[in-house]
Amino acid sequence: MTDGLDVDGISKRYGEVVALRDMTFDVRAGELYGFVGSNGAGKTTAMRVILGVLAPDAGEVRWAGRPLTLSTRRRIGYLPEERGLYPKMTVGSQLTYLARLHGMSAAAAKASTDRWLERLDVAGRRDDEVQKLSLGNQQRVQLAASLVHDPRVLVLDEPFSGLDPVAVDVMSEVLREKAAEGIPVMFSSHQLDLVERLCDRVGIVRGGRMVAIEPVRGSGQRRTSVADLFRHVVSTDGSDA
Ligand SMILES: Nc1ncnc2c1ncn2[C@@H]1O[C@H](COP(=O)(O)OP(=O)(O)OP(=O)(O)O)[C@@H](O)[C@H]1O
Repeated sequence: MTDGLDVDGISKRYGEVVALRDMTFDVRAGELYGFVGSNGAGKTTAMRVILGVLAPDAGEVRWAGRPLTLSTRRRIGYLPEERGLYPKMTVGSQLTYLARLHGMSAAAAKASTDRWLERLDVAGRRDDEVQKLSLGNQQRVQLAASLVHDPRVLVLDEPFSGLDPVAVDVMSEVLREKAAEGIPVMFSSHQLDLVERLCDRVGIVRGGRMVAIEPVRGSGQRRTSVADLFRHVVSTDGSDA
């Protein structure tokens, strides 16, 4: 059993740059949430705050109603924008290592590594150094790395970038399955057609603020596409442009 993620009034500055301004949204248990916005809108900063790799100047992130701690943060599966794999480590040992780091037993880490390598169709590269893989296959391994420890929350920064169409389909299926397990799943993307197809709700970020939160699929409440909504929201004049 798992629960939702609450991002409550987070603000963050980098010196003079205000990256997040009182941003509030929630990702419900079992929900697929699209996190979209122009370049520099604040998406990566918000995801880093959720992960705890950046401390907010104000605000709080809660999971299942409680502030995140070091130990609950280990339950998050995070795909960082800067893709943090060790280039000289082999694919298999890297994933097993990461799973162990998140508290899995040796046997469970090995089994989970096998499962995700198969699922993401990179099992044949298990004994290769990560740096020898194509960028798209490195991305598949990076996705496996965010999933290998059986996370209860998924926070993925542009998980679809660099994937070929087959990998996009596999990844879409994996995210749907994870949401169906009751996990809150949020991902950023500039591919609005994918957000439209996959997500239950979309949050649009502009100038560090959450400026629109709308249902996407099957709600019967929206007549406009995510792309039209995005264009409308980002082109609307605001004091923080
Ligand atoms: N380490 C940093 N030092 C200073 N400013 C930063 C730093 N990281 C981000 N910023 C600034 O904070 C703002 C938000 O950046 P962020 O990377 O969160 O945006 P984003 O929505 O993820 O963009 P993109 O879609 O291009 O990945 C931008 O103005 C950016 O220049």
